Amino acid sequence: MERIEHRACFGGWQDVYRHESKVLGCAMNFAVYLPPQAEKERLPVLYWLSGLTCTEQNFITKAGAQRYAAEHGILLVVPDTSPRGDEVADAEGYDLGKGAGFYLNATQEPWARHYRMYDYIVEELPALVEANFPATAARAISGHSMGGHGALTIALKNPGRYRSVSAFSPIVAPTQVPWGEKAFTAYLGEDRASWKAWDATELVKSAPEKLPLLIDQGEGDEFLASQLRPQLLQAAAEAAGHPLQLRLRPGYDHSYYFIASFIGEHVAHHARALRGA
Ligand SMILES: N[C@@H](CCC(=O)N[C@@H](CSC=O)C(=O)NCC(=O)O)C(=O)O
Repeated sequence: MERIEHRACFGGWQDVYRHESKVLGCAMNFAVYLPPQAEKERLPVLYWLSGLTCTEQNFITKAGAQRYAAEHGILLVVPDTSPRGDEVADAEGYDLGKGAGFYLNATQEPWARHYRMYDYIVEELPALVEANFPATAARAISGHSMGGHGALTIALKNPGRYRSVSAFSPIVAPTQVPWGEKAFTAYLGEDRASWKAWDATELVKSAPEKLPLLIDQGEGDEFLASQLRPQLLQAAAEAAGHPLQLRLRPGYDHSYYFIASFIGEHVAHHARALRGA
């Protein structure tokens, strides 16, 4: 593992590392924010999953989350959104291939070898973080859009592994919207039954742990009606008795201006679960 960026930020350090991922079979970047408290103690970790077209850079340069992580004493870990490199399969368009890993394990060619972002986020990255940084095993997870889908599905599929979960503008029902249908057809194949294991609206129907879901959604979001449709998850959660707080925010769009406006509330939400503070 090699540190490739190191910047002072709110009394701590915003770093970026590069490592060889065994799971993904390629070199990957990930960002770590170390708040000032990390000099003296091990801290809980909030994992952030970004959306389509993003790398580890979007969140750390646009969301302004470091200020709140420093306030609450939480590490931020921000992976890239897909495997990378010349050996890795790609496709035309921003919504499939590199930058669009969808946080699942692909079963179809030419994707299956490298597109294993689920195993990377759930197993390999936390093991690396907890072995090499002042991190405890107390974990929370959040994300935006495709990354919101990732955060919700990963938390729902792994009872006991995360203390809290939240999302901004998530794709809540990828099996029912164009972004998800395109990606799942490519990565998982034509059998729609196999898609359900990667869909939050399906998973919430039988989730063994009722971890509360916190979602912020802008009402001015250009993808709201076509790709996001949070009411599908809301209806399924209500039917299943699964706690969900869906906060509709008038005027906000799909951008990082929206995330920056409310990330402080999400970090505080996770801090309460992680630190009781
Ligand atoms: N029209 C855009 C579409 C890509 C886009 O909006 N990406 C979002 C996430 S969308 C769902 O996962 C994003 O976070 N972009 C990066 C940013 O810094 O805003 C395009 O063609 O790029």
